[in-house]
Amino acid sequence: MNAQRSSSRGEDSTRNGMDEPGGEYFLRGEPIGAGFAIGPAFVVGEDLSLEPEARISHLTREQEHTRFSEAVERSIGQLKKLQNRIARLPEETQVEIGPMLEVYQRMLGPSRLQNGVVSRLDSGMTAEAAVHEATAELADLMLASSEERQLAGEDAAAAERRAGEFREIGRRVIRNLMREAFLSLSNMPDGSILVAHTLRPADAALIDPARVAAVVTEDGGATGHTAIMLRALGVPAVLAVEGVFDHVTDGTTLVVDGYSGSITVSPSARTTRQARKQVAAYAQERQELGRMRRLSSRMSSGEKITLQANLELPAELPLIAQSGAAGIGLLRTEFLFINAETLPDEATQYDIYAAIVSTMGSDPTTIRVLDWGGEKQGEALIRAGVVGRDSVNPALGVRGIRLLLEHPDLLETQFAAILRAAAKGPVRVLLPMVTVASEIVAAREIYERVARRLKRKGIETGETLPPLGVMIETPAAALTAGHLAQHADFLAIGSNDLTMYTLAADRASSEVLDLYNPLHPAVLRMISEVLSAAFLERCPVSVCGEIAANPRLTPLLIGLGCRSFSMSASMVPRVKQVVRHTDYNDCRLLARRILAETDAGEIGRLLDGFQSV
Ligand SMILES: C=C(OP(=O)(O)O)C(=O)O
Repeated sequence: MNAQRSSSRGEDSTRNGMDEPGGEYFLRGEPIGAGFAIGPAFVVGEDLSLEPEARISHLTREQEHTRFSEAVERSIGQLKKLQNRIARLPEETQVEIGPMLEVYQRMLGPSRLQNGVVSRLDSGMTAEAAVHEATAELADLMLASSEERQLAGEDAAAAERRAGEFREIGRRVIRNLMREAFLSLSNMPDGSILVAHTLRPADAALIDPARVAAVVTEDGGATGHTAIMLRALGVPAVLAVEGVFDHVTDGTTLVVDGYSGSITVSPSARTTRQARKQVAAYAQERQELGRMRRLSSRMSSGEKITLQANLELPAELPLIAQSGAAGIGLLRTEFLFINAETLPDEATQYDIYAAIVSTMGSDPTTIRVLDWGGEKQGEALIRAGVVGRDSVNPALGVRGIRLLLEHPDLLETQFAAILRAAAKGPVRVLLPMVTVASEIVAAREIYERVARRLKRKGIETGETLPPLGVMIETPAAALTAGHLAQHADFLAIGSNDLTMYTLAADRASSEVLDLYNPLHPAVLRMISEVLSAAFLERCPVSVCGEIAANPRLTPLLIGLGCRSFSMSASMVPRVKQVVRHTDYNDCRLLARRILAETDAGEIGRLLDGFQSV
């Protein structure tokens, strides 16, 4: 049923090389995590260089300004056309690509990018050079600030993506300035595998998945926008394939495995037969995912599982609405503070929360109050004197609820904004980094005081006080979850931090990446404790860390007692698919076996061996 395989780049020792004399040839690259395909290669030549030839313009400044404005207009027109095209594609594709196209259009409006270009044009530069420099500068800034803040994992990937967005929009405008055509696939035979040095996101968005069987590129990476687009389109792809042009010419038959990153060049008859079966399984899987949104998230044995979405940026909102998620299980409010010059006031926060809550309609929005500290750093709080610049060990210092209780004015402002937004629809409030019940008691006191104040002033809030819950993300909280549940209205397991604190392995450090493993028996026992304690206390509980988004772990978490998950919106259909094909008793048995294991490797093997019905 599930076409996904566990092998990934690096696990396979047969890197690019010949299998048997005269036989097929293997290449490897970065898999985008989806799809199988077989077909003839369609090789496109060298990528056009978009480096501007001239820096100093021989035109007047006004003429360069006009050229730039026209290129921007053309770019916006193209992006709008793409949006219309995408509106005809399956919903899960729109969900991935739509917000990205909106981001590009916003960048072309009044923005730092536009200011950067305009000031360069004023200094006498050509429009091409001005766009090239301004976008490169913003992309570099993005990466430098990610490095400076020592971002890792998803945060670093987000910074890289954002840098890629700047470069991509720059290339589009430059292409329009130079009047260079975008990649043309009009003479590509249906069912071919596109082999290119590079594929820009703009080109990727033009790919018709009904015609292009797969994509192989020499450049690129699995977290870039091109990869996101191809994944959303359901086009199997392997990127960053070294030496692809040494072995592949037009018409060479290729088997592309977008899960493992392997490419078989000139496959044998046996490999071809196997590949055809995998291609058929993948096509069936895609069809099912497309239908998922409208289907219920009930297990094959009848149990209802709640699947909600995490939200980090308001721009993701359309994605949530289209993913079939039953509300927002975790709204991280750090985005309001991270790049802000000053602390956001109540009105600013209210506007954003109210807009989100209204969009979610009758589905609940779970708003987590500011979880500052650890790897989440930024200038606004430093400038406001809330946090210092240096802390010896920030992950163990004054962060999360500790910081908010030290600065109750911050908490009061945020509570007031949230309570007012609760007039627009169902809301829940989450406290981060709780380790002792007294923190919940203190926060609740402030919460109720703010609610009373708003009421006294006749300010509209929800009819009832929204539930106040706590994140379970430290071993202290996990092991005393039953006690915390007596003070909280619900619990949310933050497995990202819980893994970090349980294993004493920084989630933001690549040096201890091997140790940071949520499948470590200690982490799983913590999670199991929390789920059991919540059950005994009849306290609602969900899992909202990254493990909730991993379909491989869904049966285990259900078996441990989890009935509510919150994850990146794009993963909701895939997790739902697993839920629908899984039997509750099988999950219980799996969880029991796994809890008896002491080795994370063996736990991984048990998960891989789990059979959906
Ligand atoms: C959801 C979590 O919180 P954060 O925002 O720190 O990832 C977690 O720790 O699992």
